[in-house]
Amino acid sequence: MAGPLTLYDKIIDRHRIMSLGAGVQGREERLLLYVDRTVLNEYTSPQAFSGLREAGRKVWRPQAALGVVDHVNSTAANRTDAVEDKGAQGQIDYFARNGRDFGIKMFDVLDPRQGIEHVVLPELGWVLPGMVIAAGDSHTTTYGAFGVVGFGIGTSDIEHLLATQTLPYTRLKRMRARFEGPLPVGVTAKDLIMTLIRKIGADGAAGHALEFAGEAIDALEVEGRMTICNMAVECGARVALMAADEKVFAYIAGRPRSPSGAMLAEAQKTWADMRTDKGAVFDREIVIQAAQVAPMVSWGTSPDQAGTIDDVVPDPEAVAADKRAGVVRALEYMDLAPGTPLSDIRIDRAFIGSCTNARLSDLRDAARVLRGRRVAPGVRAMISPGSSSVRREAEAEGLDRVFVEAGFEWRQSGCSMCLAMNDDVLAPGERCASSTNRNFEGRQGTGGRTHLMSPAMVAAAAVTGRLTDVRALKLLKA
Ligand SMILES: CC(C)[C@H](C(=O)O)[C@@H](O)C(=O)O
Ligand code: SF4
Repeated sequence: MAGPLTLYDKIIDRHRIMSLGAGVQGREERLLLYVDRTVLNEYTSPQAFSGLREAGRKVWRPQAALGVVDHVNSTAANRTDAVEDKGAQGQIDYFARNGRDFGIKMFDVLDPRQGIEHVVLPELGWVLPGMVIAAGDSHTTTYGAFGVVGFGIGTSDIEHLLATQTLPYTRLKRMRARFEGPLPVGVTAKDLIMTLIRKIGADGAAGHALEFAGEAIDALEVEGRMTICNMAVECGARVALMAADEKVFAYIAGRPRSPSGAMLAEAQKTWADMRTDKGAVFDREIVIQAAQVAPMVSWGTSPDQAGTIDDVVPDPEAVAADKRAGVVRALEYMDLAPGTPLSDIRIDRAFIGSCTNARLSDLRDAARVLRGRRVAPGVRAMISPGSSSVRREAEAEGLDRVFVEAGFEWRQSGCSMCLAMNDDVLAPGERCASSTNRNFEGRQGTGGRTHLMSPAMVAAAAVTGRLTDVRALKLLKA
């Protein structure tokens, strides 16, 4: 394609094998796409493998796939004693068998590299700028932080991908969100993305590849950028992207699976072009002033039903007519009265975990708030590091002691209470401050009530027993 290009189009063009149908402006809408890598989990891959077995097919490029157990496993503190329920054990066993039969490396729960797939891949150095990574999980968008087109696919597409290393693909529209100006003190990547989601709505980026840019994004470390790309799927984006810069190159260097030596130098030359050209045109642009972003919490059952911590629960009568019924229903489920200050909402549980916010920097943020404090009476707090390696690194710097002394349960790694698919669940009616990305009805357990926020905000809520502005704890610089 001629003329200035968006990062998205550059990557898609480089992975285009052939057209599957012409579209507008000389661009094909449908094409056959080469996929560089995939990650498999025990929950969404079984039918794909069964399909391959039935058709007598092999995996075309087994070395381009990695598998990791994350969704259904227990996070019991002592891993070797963990007893999985029968269903979960069956999924874990079938997963291991598929790895053996099809020649794909799978990390089981006892593997030191185990963790949530979207935490594990980057820390292995397996996510490299300019790649296309498709996988059976919607939060595959996380890899956008590396200048990677990452997207979630369904079971039949996983099967197609494993058999051919390609996917039939529909080119997306392009959207850019710019966060202008520096990030205010006490505001995190989670607050930036929650602000955008509230502004454009849970389907605001539907059909688009969403690129993030601006001073506040450039200033973030790679882990914070992953938080944003991870959660971009909650405003409907199919792909999230950021330019690959020096921070990304430094993050990748020296990791177990990343290129090194001359190969790394050669790769970096290509990676330097993994950014949108000046003058490239987006179908839609949104600008947010970072100075106006404050710590966010969700009050409803959709990620866009959220406000800043100094807001109040909205009055359904005061919201747009097309949103009213949704707000009424959400407030009923969440058992919240209009006009209640969000900072008056009391919690029963606090959870730090998930592929959104359980990396080392997230744990450090939370520990900074918890150091020398105790979880409020009546609150049960737990933390599940994003990967076994994050858990070890945190232990090496004594963060586990900070959490345990504050009254948190220090769990093993997995999706844990991000979704109710293992033994970490809310009881009906329990209210949880959570560092996760989804607050749908029943997401953390039937009848459970989720309030999304950053890990530091979860820590603040845990010690006061109610949703709390972390900036008021005056501990941010400690
Ligand atoms: C289980 C899986 C299909 C799902 C996803 O695709 O995102 C899960 O990881 C989630 O976060 O809801
Ligand atoms: S941690 Fe949560 S969001 Fe991430 S893959 Fe697991 S269930 Fe999905």
